[in-house]
Amino acid sequence: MSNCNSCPSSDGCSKDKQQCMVENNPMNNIKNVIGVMSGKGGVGKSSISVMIAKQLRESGYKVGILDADITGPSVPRLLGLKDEKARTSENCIFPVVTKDGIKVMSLNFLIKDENEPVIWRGPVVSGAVKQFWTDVLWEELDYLVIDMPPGTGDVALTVMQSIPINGIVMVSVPQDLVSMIVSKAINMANRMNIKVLGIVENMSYIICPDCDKKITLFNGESVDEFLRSSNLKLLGELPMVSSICNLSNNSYENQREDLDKLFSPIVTNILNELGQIK
Ligand SMILES: Nc1ncnc2c1ncn2[C@@H]1O[C@H](COP(=O)(O)OP(=O)(O)OP(=O)(O)O)[C@@H](O)[C@H]1O
Repeated sequence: MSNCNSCPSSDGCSKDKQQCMVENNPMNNIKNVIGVMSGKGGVGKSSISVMIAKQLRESGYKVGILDADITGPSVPRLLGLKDEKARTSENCIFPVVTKDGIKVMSLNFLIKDENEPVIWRGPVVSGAVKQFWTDVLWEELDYLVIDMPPGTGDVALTVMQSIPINGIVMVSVPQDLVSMIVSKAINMANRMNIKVLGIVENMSYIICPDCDKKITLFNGESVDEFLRSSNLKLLGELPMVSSICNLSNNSYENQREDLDKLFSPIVTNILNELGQIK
């Protein structure tokens, strides 16, 4: 159970030691945990988790991705690992490693057929997420990126209670920013004493292929107002583009330059908010 010495959030943590439900694995040394969360599904959380991990890896960090979206895991496909299986031993589960050295754990690596639905009740799903933290041999990582389940349900709560997250990146589409969907997720993180590093506004605009004009589809004023009133930073805005849409077709290498341009400022902002760029 809780061991402050090996907890990446121990610096500045205000949790009561006795009530802290974080479990740690002494075999792992994970320095920073970044949760990627959204108020609802389908807004680009997994794509953005994968791109944050890729950018961090390109900067030379040791990186892992924990796919906590147990019932709808899309990380393996996005990383071109859909046919991979994880090895296990008596004491631990070995993550699958990408060609560029990112350690990945997803339920799809442990089931026979990725097309079979995971028909599990909440506590079993939550148990699987906890195991991905305690039983997977991550060893030493600078950053573990967690692709959280969408919304504010049972499993999101388990992730927040049992994994020492340093900060959360909130992903949203512009319309949701002015509804209560994102506020609910932000309030949940606040109640759990986890810092929201900021918001990535995905599918924020499109670029005209003829004149390169940026076309926003949603009235931006209300988004600005939301950010002001919730005192949150905009980590970046992402357009609706084919380079992100085609990530799962193994097209990362061909579109690397475009993707780097979009995601590198976002990752710099995340590191800034984590206090890791002075
Ligand atoms: N900026 C973008 N431009 C174009 N397509 C995008 C963009 N962001 C995400 N998509 C596409 O939208 C779909 C949903 O993205 P993704 O799986 O990353 O979302 P998610 O929030 O993780 O969904 P879920 O909650 O179902 O896991 C995918 O087909 C993805 O390729």
